[in-house]
Amino acid sequence: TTALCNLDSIPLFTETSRVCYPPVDDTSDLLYRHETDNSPWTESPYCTYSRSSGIIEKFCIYSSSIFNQNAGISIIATPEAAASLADAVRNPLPAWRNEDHLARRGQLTSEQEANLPYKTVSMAGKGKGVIATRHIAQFDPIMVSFPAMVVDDEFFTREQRNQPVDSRGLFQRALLQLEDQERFLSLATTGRGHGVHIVEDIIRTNAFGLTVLGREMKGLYPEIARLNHGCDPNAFPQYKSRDMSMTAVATRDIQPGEEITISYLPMGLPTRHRLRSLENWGFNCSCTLCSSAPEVLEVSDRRRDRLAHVYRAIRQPTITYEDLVQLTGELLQLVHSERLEPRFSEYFHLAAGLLFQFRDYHRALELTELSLKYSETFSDPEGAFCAGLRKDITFLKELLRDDDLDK
Ligand SMILES: C[S@@+](CC[C@H](N)C(=O)[O-])C[C@H]1O[C@@H](n2cnc3c(N)ncnc32)[C@H](O)[C@@H]1O
Repeated sequence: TTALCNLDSIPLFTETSRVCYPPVDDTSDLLYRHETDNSPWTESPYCTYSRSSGIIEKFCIYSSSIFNQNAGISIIATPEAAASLADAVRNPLPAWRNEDHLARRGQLTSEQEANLPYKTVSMAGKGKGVIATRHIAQFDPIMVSFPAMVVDDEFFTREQRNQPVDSRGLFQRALLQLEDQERFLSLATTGRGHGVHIVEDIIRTNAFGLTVLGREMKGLYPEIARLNHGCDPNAFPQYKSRDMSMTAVATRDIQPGEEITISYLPMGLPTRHRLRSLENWGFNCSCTLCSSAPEVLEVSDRRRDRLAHVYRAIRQPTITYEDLVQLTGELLQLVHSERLEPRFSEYFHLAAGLLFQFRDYHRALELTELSLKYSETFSDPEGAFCAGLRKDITFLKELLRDDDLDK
């Protein structure tokens, strides 16, 4: 019994190799399960109910102790969301560079260890951090990490929650069911006061937001979590739904000894917004950009404000073709000067769609191809967005060919 795939991403050529799992919970009849055990979970799901916006929903803890070379994983999610992650839990792709936690356990040869392009070190005023040990080229993957925990946002402390669920109990159980607890517990905390469970503190300080079956979740990737924040970062985290991996990809060339950083905030915010948003992590921003000379900051802020303006302007329904071409050129330049391709390349596709409406298929194709280049490097290459871009490219190429034949 293979269930219909119910995944966020659109599997392309790889579709046939995917097995999809039906949702299981604490009451599932074994007969209806995919297999006669809880596979890929190594513990029986432990379930609870939560009332959110008047709807009562079931959430369970799903754990696999063998995931990621026995580092383990615990997931707190609805049975449907967990089922959509099950294939990734069963078959993570070869962790060709996921060697950091193995190094810590003495499972790497010294040659393998010497081959890592980075090392984790103590850094003044920042706790730990990661520095490059050799030259890393732009667009190269730096490190790959698999999650130790994935938790539905429903379980985090919120003000004004009428009926709090027993998040603490669930967090505790999720932790205890984790094979390598030290990998999790050694991470940075922010100390959020009484009542906040250590698991919640660690997740809030270190995790990434993920969307699984339309639900907002947090994914904790212990190796990537050692990367400190930079406002002009040299790396970007790329999530792949196929195996739930997070890869830090170099956004530019990185020199040996340079710290590897990612942005904790959406890239492209001007200084005033950055400083406010960073308060959540409880540190003063001392990154290269924030500590630049006022003139440098001003130029960067002006470009970022202008980028927001251009983005709004190209979406005005009354825009003329000439203005659209001019503003699209400016958009590309601004994104490039501020090195914001990882986040803003999807806007290239937006501009492409508008140019398409003016029947400028050549420019539309150019921009869609550019958008795909960056999206494949920095977002999920098997995700719905990249799949849509590829379809658009094929379509535009056919249109242009037909146009040529007509001439
Ligand atoms: C995801 S962790 C990064 C790794 C962390 N430094 C560690 O020792 O594990 C986030 C925490 O690191 C520290 N941090 C990250 N970026 C920083 C920065 N640019 N300056 C100072 N502290 C920073 C803050 O304490 C923050 O709460």
